[in-house]
Amino acid sequence: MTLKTTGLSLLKVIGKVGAWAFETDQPIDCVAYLDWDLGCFVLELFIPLVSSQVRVAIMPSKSVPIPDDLEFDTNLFLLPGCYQNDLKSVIIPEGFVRDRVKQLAHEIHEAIGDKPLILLCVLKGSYRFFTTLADELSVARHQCKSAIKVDFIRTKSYEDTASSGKVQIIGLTNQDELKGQNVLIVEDIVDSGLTMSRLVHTLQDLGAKQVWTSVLLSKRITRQVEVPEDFVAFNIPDKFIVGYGLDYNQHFRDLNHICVMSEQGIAKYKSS
Ligand SMILES: O=P(O)(O)OC[C@H]1O[C@H](OP(=O)(O)OP(=O)(O)O)[C@H](O)[C@@H]1O
Ligand code: HPA
Repeated sequence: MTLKTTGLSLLKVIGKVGAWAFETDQPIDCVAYLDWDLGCFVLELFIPLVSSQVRVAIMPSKSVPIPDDLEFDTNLFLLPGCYQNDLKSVIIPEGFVRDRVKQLAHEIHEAIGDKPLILLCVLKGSYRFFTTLADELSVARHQCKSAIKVDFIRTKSYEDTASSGKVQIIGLTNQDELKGQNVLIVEDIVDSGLTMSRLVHTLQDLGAKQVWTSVLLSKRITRQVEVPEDFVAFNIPDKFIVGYGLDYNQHFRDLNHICVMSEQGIAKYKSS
């Protein structure tokens, strides 16, 4: 179990459940309880000086770790001819992704339950993760009385392999539809954390009732900004990866497996 912040980033979680702790330079009062709706323990912290409330939900974190040195030879896979020599290795084969996303859908359903839910797809990178997760979640929720709804938002911040540091929100289909709703953000990757942070704050500003985050890939690096990662499929090494929707300058999204590029691929598609 790990501690996750689900509220404002006014505190820094530095420990794990069993020996957990948190840091703040403010005097605080706190209360802990079991939230049956959320399906987890919640720690509420009251910070009088800034008159804010921070909620820390203790969620089961079952993400699958991909070891630093796990790389499969590309010759073991059927890869599109157009990418020949542009890829160095496969780090997560498509079958493994699908299997894990199926499990993740059950983990989400166990935690969130039957309540009305909007799945928010973060385009473009999440389009494949989103369709797989939405399908699996519909199966997991087959006895629910409330149907899943879907919505879409587009963000952009990367050129080549680096974030510009400025997250543009390019499109949100219907802002009013999210007001007062339970929203599950469906994001392909958390790297610096800047995009997820912008999304969570945008949804809070739009008046969403409850916001959870589901993430296909959580990169093992120090975040530029701490973000809630409630449901994570894989925890991956610090490598720039492509495939299963993820791109390098708009290339490789159609690749089925999650891969690392070769030097040739990086040079070939580098922005001028
Ligand atoms: O944690 P961060 O460092 O912010 O990185 C994560 C974001 O970067 C990518 O988006 P990108 O801006 O490349 O747009 P895309 O989804 O269209 O590929 C990815 O799809 C995430 O949304
Ligand atoms: O490793 C990555 N690959 C593709 N897109 C990304 N956006 C953030 N990190 C990555």
